[in-house]
Amino acid sequence: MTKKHIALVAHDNKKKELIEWSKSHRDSMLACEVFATGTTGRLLAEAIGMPVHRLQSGPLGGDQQIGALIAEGRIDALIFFWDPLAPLPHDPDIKALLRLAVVWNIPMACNRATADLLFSSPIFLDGYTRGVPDFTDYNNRPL
Ligand SMILES: O=C(CO)COP(=O)(O)O
Repeated sequence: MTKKHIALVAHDNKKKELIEWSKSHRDSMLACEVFATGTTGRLLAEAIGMPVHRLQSGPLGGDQQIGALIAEGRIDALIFFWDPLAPLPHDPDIKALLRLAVVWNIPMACNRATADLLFSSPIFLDGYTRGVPDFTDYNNRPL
């Protein structure tokens, strides 16, 4: 079975929580190909001792890079612990990433409870393969 490609992102106030979550799912994480924004990726790699594809830091374009990977059909799930209590300078990028995860119908967990559900779901672990929605009609709509 091909490895799941998962993207992980956490805002600063949520990094500790994401790292703790990752450690508690270390075995499942090791079975995945992991992508992450810059600082999240560094902390993850240190905490669980596994290779991480590190993109730019979020405010420098990392959210957009993950969004691009989603649009290319290269990400199976997004775990994004975003901070609901702090304004951030790159809010448009954050919204864009959340939006693309919905457009491309990939599982997205924005808190620990949902991330736990995702990683314990047989649908995700065994049966789910990332879908590439057919956007032919959209791309060819008459103008
Ligand atoms: O800001 C982020 C996502 O919006 C996360 O970026 P870092 O992982 O580099 O802190």
